[in-house]
Amino acid sequence: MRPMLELSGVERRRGEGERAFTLAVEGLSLRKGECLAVTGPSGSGKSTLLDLLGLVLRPDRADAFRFLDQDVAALWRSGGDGGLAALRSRHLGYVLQTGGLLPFLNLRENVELSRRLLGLGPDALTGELLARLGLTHLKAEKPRALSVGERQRAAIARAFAHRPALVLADEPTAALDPPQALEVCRLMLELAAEFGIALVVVSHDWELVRKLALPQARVVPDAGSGACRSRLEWPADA
Ligand SMILES: Nc1ncnc2c1ncn2[C@@H]1O[C@H](COP(=O)(O)OP(=O)(O)OP(=O)(O)O)[C@@H](O)[C@H]1O
Repeated sequence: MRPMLELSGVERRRGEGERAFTLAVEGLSLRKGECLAVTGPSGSGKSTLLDLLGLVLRPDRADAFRFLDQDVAALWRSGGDGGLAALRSRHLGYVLQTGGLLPFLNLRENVELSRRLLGLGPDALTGELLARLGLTHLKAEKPRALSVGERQRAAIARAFAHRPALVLADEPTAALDPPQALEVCRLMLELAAEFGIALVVVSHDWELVRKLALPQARVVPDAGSGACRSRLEWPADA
């Protein structure tokens, strides 16, 4: 099976002058339903990597960047933001650190939001996600009436509800205690496997990644270049 996401020779610089920072991704590929944890020290470039994968940050260089048979590098070069926006909204889902639910929508409306924005009709998956994530009894509640863990589970349901090809999760369990973090991550992995959705999870929490036995890549400062350049590394023991 051909990878649905494939990057090689991708670089992106952030900032100027002495503070300039560059992330280099020599190679990264993900197949349908595959999961990857990305770890690395603070400031090493993990969010920069997610922004590149989320098609919101234009690479400065990309020998190849393909997502779902679309040539993302060419779309960026041609300024084809329409194509990129369509890929983003239809085929990507996001789980943010703090849930990011809209306070004026109830939980079910929040979960259905991406589907509604895409003009997609109701899908039995919404109810199933709510049930699997233990949220059915809370579906009429506004986010302020939910615990942090419940909000985070709702954010996961929202990211999966429109059946994207790839979910990007940036420290999705940072606000949770360790047992909750483990449970929420396990649920996310189960859903990804069941629905064939690929998942990239950025986490500071090496212990969590180890417990979940997730394939792992690390963003590490490049030894030869001080702290101003990082690269994505594939540890042999991961
Ligand atoms: N918009 C920006 N403009 C300039 N420099 C930036 C910008 N965003 C990030 N950087 C710099 O890029 C580097 C990588 O930042 P990034 O946020 O990707 O790291 P991170 O690994 O996600 O960090 P953390 O774990 O602390 O969230 C840092 O040196 C940061 O200061």
